[in-house]
Amino acid sequence: MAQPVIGVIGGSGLYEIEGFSNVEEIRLETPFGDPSDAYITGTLEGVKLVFLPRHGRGHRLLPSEVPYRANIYGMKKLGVERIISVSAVGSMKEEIVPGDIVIPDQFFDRTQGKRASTFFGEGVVGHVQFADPVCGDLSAVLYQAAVEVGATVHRGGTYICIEGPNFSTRAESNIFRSWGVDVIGMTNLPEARLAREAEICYGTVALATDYDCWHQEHDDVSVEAVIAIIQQNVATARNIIRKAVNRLSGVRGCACGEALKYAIMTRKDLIPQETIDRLDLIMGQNLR
Ligand SMILES: CSC[C@H]1O[C@H](OP(=O)(O)O)[C@H](O)[C@@H]1O
Ligand SMILES: Nc1ncnc2[nH]cnc12
Repeated sequence: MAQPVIGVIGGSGLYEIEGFSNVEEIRLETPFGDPSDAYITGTLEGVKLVFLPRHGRGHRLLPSEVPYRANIYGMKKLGVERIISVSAVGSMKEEIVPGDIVIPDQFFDRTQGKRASTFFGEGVVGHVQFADPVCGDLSAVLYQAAVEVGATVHRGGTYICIEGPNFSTRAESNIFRSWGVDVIGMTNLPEARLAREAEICYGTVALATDYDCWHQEHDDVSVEAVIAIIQQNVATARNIIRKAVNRLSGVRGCACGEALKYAIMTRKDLIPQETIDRLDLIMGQNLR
């Protein structure tokens, strides 16, 4: 059986992975447009890895402009079964200190509907389960890897995903806190949705960079502060990936690979051929 491939989507401050061997750059076209950048493939610790910088090299794409569908489609095309997202987030809780790592297990959607976040539509209706939006097995491995590299890491937590690109107002920040969320970011929710539809495991390594703008004893979030914390901690994120990949090379025992089994509602003979052709790679066997 072919060796499973691990995908890494690098967020703000993580535009490349070091220590890869057999490096290749692969530029893909997809039915959903061009991905954020070329995929970098290689091996790390003997495991096949595919890396993609979410905002493109040089950070050119807004959170709302990231071509999420193309990015996930490309990962699927390259054989990826598990995606590790690395992301900068604001902390919404006192005890999550900038520099800490959080492995979120829930998302809350505050985007404004500007992002294409499903592969369904155009003649095929499907509804995947999303009560647990990240892969529990993958997240457990990421948590353990973070512990082992000596990071201060929080297991579980709710990531509220805002549209951006502006950071939140103080009123928003305080209201989000009253809802009990743990961290705030602008990117992970569409990725998690699309990964589920593509039957790919998804887990996040969230690096807390700031206290957003709710904390009276800390400065309000700024890009300058976010970048400074990321630069201090990017090595930790890379070490977590290095530790985790070793344990992710086996066959999956989770249900992520069967997310579409009972998800599709549309009568098969009514699904347009064009739609089947576009989605063949993602869910072909579920459409015929
Ligand atoms: C540079 S601060 C705001 C920016 O950082 C996060 O991006 P990512 O999730 O790709 O690390 C956040 O979601 C915003 O896009
Ligand atoms: N405070 C914040 N709000 C949204 N996205 C972020 N990324 C890092 N810090 C953030």
